[in-house]
Parts: sequence; structure tokens; C-alpha cells
Amino acid sequence: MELLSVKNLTKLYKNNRGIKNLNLTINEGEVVALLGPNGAGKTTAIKSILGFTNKTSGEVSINGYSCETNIEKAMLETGIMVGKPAPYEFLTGYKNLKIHSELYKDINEEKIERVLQEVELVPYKDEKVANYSTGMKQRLSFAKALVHEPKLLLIDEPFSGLDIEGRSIMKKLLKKLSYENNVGILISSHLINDINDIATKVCIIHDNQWLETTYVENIFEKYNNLEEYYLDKVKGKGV
Ligand SMILES: Nc1ncnc2c1ncn2[C@@H]1O[C@H](COP(=O)(O)OP(=O)(O)OP(=O)(O)O)[C@@H](O)[C@H]1O
Repeated sequence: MELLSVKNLTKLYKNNRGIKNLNLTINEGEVVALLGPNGAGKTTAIKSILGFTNKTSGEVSINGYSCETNIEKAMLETGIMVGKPAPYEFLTGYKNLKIHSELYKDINEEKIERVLQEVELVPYKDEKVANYSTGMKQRLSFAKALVHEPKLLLIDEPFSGLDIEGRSIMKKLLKKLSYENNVGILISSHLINDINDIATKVCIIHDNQWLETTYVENIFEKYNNLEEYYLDKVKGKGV
């Protein structure tokens, strides 16, 4: 089933930069890597999909709901991690999650405990977030994205600031969510190594322009690895 459909999405800022003509779909269980260098337009793409910034043109729907006319329903199906984590520093990790959970119906203690376990924050849940490391804050932010059990996850550069262990926790969880729970995931990154063992599809953007969205298995028919593929696609486009 199609969880995200993005058709010809364009967002241009006044300086004429942003993202042009993005096309991608995400089905259940797919992990789509939105890949591009710094400034390519990844964050703009995710913010425009979510309506955080007004798009210039194009169409977006989430689980069949148009993001133009039915954004509230679309958001109930979506977990989001965009931008720096912004927790309440002087509340505990648990309390942060509890407050966030009140945005949704039916989030009981069991669900909060489960998600804390998934992001491996149980031992620290009663500590003030001010005492958390960058990685712990990142994982708390991930817990907020997951606590309502969304069908679709949109996460922008989730590995930035994470150490080896933090990356591993996050990757393990992303794999579990897609394989076992059929969650569809859009994950932006400027580093191929971050996504090469989890992506099922790759969407390349470069110089504020969508280049293509392709299944990883199709890429491996022609290329030895994702880096080779990526470099071939952006060849002659200013790198
Ligand atoms: N609010 C804004 N106003 C004007 N230009 C902007 C704005 N936000 C981003 N841009 C420009 O749009 C382009 C795309 O930026 P964006 O932040 O989406 O890139 P990115 O791929 O997420 O980069 P990074 O990997 O560095 O986070 C860049 O040229 C950037 O300077």
C-alpha cells in the first residue's frame, strides 16, 4: 500500500533555491534514502512534504490523505524528526514523552514504556533532559516520532551527532520498524554509509533538483555499490 506520494513537488525560496520537481513514492516497509550533498534541498523537501513551509507547486498525499486538504489525518499516520531536538530540558525524558503523547488519543503507559525501551532510554527516563548527551536527546526525539505508532516516518539526518553505538541503535530500530511493522520510512542523509545497509530505494537530489528515485536492487544490477551509482548520476552536475 502506498504511504507517501510526492508528485512534482517544488519549493522555491525568494533566492530561487530550494527543491525542484521532486517525485517519489513510499510503500509499506520501504526505506527510501533521500540522498544529496549539503544544500541540495533535502530539508526543504521534507518540510514541504509536511507543509511546514508552503510549497510552490506539486502534490503530496500520505496514506491516501491529501496534505493540502486533510493534513490533520495525514499527520496522525506520520512520525516526524526534523531539525534539532527541542525537548523541555528541565523535565525528565519520561515527562517529555508523556506531554507529547497527550497530542494523541490512546497512548497509554505501556506504549510510552515500550518506546523508551526501543530507543534504549529506560535507565535514564527519570533524569532531567538537561543531563542528557546529544545522542540521548536525539533518541528521545526519535521516541517522540514513534510513540503514536505511525505508518510513515519522515526523518531528516537522524544520525548527525550520534556516535557508533547511537547509530547502531537507530539503524537496528529502523530495520525492525520496516521489516516487522511494515512502516514506510523516508530518511535524508548526505552520507551514503549511513543509509547503504538500510535503504530499499534511493532518491537523489542535487543542486536543488530531483534526479531520480530507484530501487536499490535495480541499482545493483548495474553498479557495484551505491557510491558508484551516486557518483555516476551526479557526474557533470557540478561535483
Ligand atoms: N529559508 C530559506 N530561505 C532561503 N533559502 C533557503 C532557506 N532554507 C534553505 N534555503 C536554501 O535552499 C537550498 C536547500 O537547502 P536545504 O536546507 O533544504 O538543503 P539540505 O539538502 O537539507 O542541506 P544540508 O545537508 O546542509 O542540511 C540551499 O541552497 C539553502 O541555502
